[in-house]
Amino acid sequence: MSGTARALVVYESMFGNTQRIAAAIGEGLRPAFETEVLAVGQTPRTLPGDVRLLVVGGPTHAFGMSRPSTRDQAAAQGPMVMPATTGVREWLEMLGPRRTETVAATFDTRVNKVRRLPGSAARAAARRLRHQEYEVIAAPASFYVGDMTGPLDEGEVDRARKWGEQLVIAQGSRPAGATHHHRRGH
Ligand SMILES: Cc1cc2nc3c(=O)[nH]c(=O)nc-3n(C[C@H](O)[C@H](O)[C@H](O)COP(=O)(O)O)c2cc1C
Repeated sequence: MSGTARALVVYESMFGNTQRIAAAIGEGLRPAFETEVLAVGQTPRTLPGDVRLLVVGGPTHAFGMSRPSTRDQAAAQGPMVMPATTGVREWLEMLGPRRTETVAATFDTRVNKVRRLPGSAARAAARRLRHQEYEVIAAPASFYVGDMTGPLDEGEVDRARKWGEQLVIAQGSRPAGATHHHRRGH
């Protein structure tokens, strides 16, 4: 049934850690979805209508999604894997209210030493997506790094792939065509 269904993983990453997690989530999705993993700056301006699952993730900066100022602070730390010009916050703003039959899930990376602290970019992104009328089908997921520039904790890449596999199950166990019925005729 989901033979041609598409999934899109959109990620932001300064030092490459979130990029690796995004790639691993993509691997977990690939058996079930035609999957693309794209950096925020490379994403089409509008979401293609046949994207069934949108997965969005970025680094946790100052307890939430990055801002221009926090990305500049990151850039001052060392080489970056993508330009600091845009992030998940700006991308979601550009995306606007849901116009497609797409459900969503969010993830982030955070520092393991402060894992007791509440701030999570994934949680903030999920909240934003719900405001934009997206159904968020899984609890926001955090993956941990040892320090600001990494590395990822042992086992996190594996856990990310498995989280992707779980998203397939979560998406598949929703009532058939559940989102379809709302916005047909569009
Ligand atoms: C300006 C700035 C603020 C940060 N604030 C937080 C924070 O509030 N909580 C946290 O757990 N990690 C924080 N971090 C660490 C980032 O989460 C970490 O750099 C990120 O997970 C690395 O992913 P990346 O390589 O994809 O950029 C911060 C990093 C930067 C650069």
